[in-house]
Amino acid sequence: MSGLQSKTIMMLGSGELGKEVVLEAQRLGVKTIAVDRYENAPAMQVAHSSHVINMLDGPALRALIEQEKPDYIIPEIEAIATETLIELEKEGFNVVPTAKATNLTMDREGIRRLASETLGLPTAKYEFADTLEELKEAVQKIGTPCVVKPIMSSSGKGQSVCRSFDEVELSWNAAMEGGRAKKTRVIVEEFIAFESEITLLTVRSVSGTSYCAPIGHIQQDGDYIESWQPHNMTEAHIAEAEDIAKKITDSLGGYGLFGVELFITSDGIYFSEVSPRPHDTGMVTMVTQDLSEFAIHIRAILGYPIPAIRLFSPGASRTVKAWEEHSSYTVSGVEKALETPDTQVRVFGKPETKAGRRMAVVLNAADKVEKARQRAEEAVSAISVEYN
Ligand SMILES: Nc1ncnc2c1ncn2[C@@H]1O[C@H](COP(=O)(O)OP(=O)(O)OP(=O)(O)O)[C@@H](O)[C@H]1O
Ligand SMILES: NCC(=O)N[C@@H]1O[C@H](COP(=O)([O-])[O-])[C@@H](O)[C@H]1O
Ligand SMILES: [Mg+2]
Repeated sequence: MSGLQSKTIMMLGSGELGKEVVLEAQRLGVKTIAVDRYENAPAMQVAHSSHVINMLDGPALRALIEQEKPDYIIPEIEAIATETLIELEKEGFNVVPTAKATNLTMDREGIRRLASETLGLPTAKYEFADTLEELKEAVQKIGTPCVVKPIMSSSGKGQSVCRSFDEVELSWNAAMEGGRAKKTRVIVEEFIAFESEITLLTVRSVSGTSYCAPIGHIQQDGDYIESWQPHNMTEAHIAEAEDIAKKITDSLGGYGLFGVELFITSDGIYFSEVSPRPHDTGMVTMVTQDLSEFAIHIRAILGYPIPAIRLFSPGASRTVKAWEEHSSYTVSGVEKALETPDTQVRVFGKPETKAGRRMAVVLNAADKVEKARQRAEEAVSAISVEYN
């Protein structure tokens, strides 16, 4: 392709986050290949080429990577045959940020044991269980309320709060139905009654480690519905958060942007989890920063300098979700939403709706976070998903 550099990236996962990574890569002249488990995924609609494969199928993943020989393999979701990525990295392929990072964060056990047992970071108490009987024992140990999650899932799928011993079976069933890969193992976590929760976007690049201003967010059923930046924090809490983020990202290694999820409580900051890739709550950076989290990720991966990250304006994001399963739908009300000043909308273009699936995001920038949150709420209320 003319005008392009010789570099090629392959996105493993092509959702809304990957779509923005692809666009940022193309701005720097990089050739892009989008891969996912279904056709017409958001990033496929903007990439130079695309493939549909089961990314949990190691041999299929290897065959595709050997065929395309990308310079950078960029996992965008967790559910990938990461053992195959480890082998491919040994053979000389570049996995972003590292194959180890994608392997450890693929299931909650790997990253939780690394954070708590190896690095000594503060986390909620936890246990693992493979059967309903084991789950009952684990809930006895942790106490209620507690949070039960499939070890492999994201965006809150299969997650539930178990409020009493009577609810253990309900939580088990929810985890079995919601897990992404066909594994039955679950994690049980002590319920942390946090004051607030944040994502600290942390960048490892040729320029060293740097941090974006903290992003506050609200989750419903384990999935984010609202985020804002900057989140109001004391200097001491920011230092504590950056210290945790430095330790976990140094341990995972490589170049790229990470989303470090932290709970802020009256007795300090707890590590929750980390995405070795852009974070959904970080979509707000598309209106708040000079470089969005997606632009930063690509720059870091390519080995380009990131001498500074500027927060241009406070801002907020609100998600638009579907509540029914349909193959034909429209996101309506965009025109009305844009009447709210300083609003932007991103419609992802997912080919089908599902209950709880995120279809679009509304962004607002304002001189104060509170105003941005209020205006994002006003704008998002104009938007709805309509089924045709
Ligand atoms: N131990 C806990 N105590 C209290 N709340 C929790 C706990 N674990 C998770 N949550 C709540 O559920 C949300 C989702 O949990 P978590 O981040 O572990 O799930 P996830 O499915 O990996 O989400 P994502 O992929 O969107 O980051 C958290 O952001 C938090 O609001
Ligand atoms: N919390 C992780 C996250 O937000 N990931 C984003 O959601 C997509 C999957 O969406 P889908 O389930 O609607 O296909 C992923 O591809 C990624 O962009
Ligand atoms: Mg999370």
